[in-house]
Amino acid sequence: MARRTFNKDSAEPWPRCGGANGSIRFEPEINHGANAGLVNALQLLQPIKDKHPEVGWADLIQLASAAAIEQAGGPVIDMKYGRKDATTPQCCVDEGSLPAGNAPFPDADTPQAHLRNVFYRMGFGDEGIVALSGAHTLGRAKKDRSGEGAECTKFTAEGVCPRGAGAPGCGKPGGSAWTPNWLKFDNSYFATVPDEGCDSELLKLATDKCLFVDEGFLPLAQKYKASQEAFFEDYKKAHKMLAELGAVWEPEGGITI
Ligand code: HEM
Repeated sequence: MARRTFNKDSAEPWPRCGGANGSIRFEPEINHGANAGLVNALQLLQPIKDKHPEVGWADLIQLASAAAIEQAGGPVIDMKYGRKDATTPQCCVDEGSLPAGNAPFPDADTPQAHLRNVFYRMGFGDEGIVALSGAHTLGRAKKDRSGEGAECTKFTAEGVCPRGAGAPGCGKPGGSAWTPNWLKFDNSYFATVPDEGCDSELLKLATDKCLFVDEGFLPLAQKYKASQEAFFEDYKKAHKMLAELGAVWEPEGGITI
């Protein structure tokens, strides 16, 4: 039977249940299409892991995610640590249960049905789906990874988008961003996605656009567009939940720092 990412209704024991167990560091999972480019993130984390071998991979990956959001001006997420690490490639899930951004979707005719299939399975509702989608306020899509977007845009050219704390440059240039200021975590994604007049070099996947079409998603997307505070509140909850799916804690209950 195929091993899928976390399923709230599955009785599979850890680590077969999937979730935040660090198995992404192993092949074949790191080479899955939906993980294209994430090897670069692992390479950035490796020296930290080498320096602090007592910190597990699952914790380190989740810590990096929450720290990056905070550094980029986003909310402080109520994290806890002590996740047990998957230890072998046999713990990897099979390819195919992460979301696709554009048709054809493997399991549905519409992007909204696809999003619900993927995220309801993990235990999220519409609120979690729309809030988590807002993470696309950060970052870019790259042609050589997902195949989405353009080689380079005016927002992602060399030196255009300043890093946090005023440091110059955008790291490696290229790709298409969802928002003009794509190193800042704010609610601008919810303004650009529904704006038909926004710059044509900004990216909108079918799964982004459907948030402003589907009648269950629309009120939430409008709420987050109107209030960054409301977005941050719901984002914090959804991110924490995503970061803890399937985790086994050592010590039991985890460690708060
Ligand atoms: C809702 C379903 C989702 C779809 C269809 C989706 C799709 C994508 C795609 C196609 C890319 C471009 C990857 C590349 O070319 O490098 C991407 C990037 C990204 N995604 Fe998602 N994603 C989804 C959910 C999420 C969630 C839940 C988060 C975090 C909470 C997230 C955070 C990001 C970030 C930060 C990037 C930028 C990566 C970079 O700059 O290298 N996405 N996503």
